[in-house]
Amino acid sequence: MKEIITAENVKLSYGNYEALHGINLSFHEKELTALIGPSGCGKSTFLRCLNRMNDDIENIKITGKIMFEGQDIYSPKMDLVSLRKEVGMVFQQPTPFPFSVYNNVAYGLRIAGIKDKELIDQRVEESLKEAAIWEETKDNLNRNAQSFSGGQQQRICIARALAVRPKVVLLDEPTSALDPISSSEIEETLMELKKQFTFIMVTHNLQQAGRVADQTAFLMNGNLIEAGPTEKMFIAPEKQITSDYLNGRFG
Ligand SMILES: Nc1ncnc2c1ncn2[C@@H]1O[C@H](COP(=O)(O)OP(=O)(O)OP(=O)(O)O)[C@@H](O)[C@H]1O
Repeated sequence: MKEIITAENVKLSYGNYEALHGINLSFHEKELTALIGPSGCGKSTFLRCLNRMNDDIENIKITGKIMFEGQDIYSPKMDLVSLRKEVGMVFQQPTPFPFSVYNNVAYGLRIAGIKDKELIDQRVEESLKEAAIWEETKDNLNRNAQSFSGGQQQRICIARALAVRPKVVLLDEPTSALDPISSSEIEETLMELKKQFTFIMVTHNLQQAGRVADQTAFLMNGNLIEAGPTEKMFIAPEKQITSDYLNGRFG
């Protein structure tokens, strides 16, 4: 399986506090990787390094290398707009903009300079279909996206992320604010979408990681403890501490 993103010895400090102590981890194309671990272990910090979402935080220091398709994303030559087009992101709280469903999904396309109305129409429809929210929105494309239910809003956000045809989508606990039915709908959608896109997802929900992730990476106290095929890790983890975490011996 081809590696699409590789992190090499990634360390990150917030001021004097080192939150990541040297992470080495690769992500494979068209797989879903789950990042798991106790609260505060650095999952979101690490996820946000992968498309430089941490850049604007004051007093942050990042060392090591993150290669995306062979390019060092922290190189001064890297164009952030194009990086974030290729490596998109969906957050924990559904965050549609306060305008119509159509304009939400078209947003990134317009930023990318696409003006062709027909192409935008087509991409909006395709993306809403891929995110399994077309049926519920097709007659309401002008309705304010924020007036939909939480689960629907999250799927609109997924459609918005997919519209620019990213290669990788980062998901930061995308279902933790949703009810169980909406969560399982999003899981099903991700299972379908990973045939086309690469996903990296932070989740607190170990069952969810077990259901949807091809690869799972377990972090603790800013270190990567182990990573590998999900099934193997859940059945026969290499380290005792991973087994203790997966068995709920600590949280
Ligand atoms: N902007 C920030 N400034 C200073 N410290 C931060 C900042 N963001 C996170 N941290 C600290 O870095 C560590 C890792 O936080 P992070 O949010 O990455 O963990 P996490 O594993 O995603 O946690 P959770 O599962 O609770 O969301 C924590 O100790 C946190 O307090």
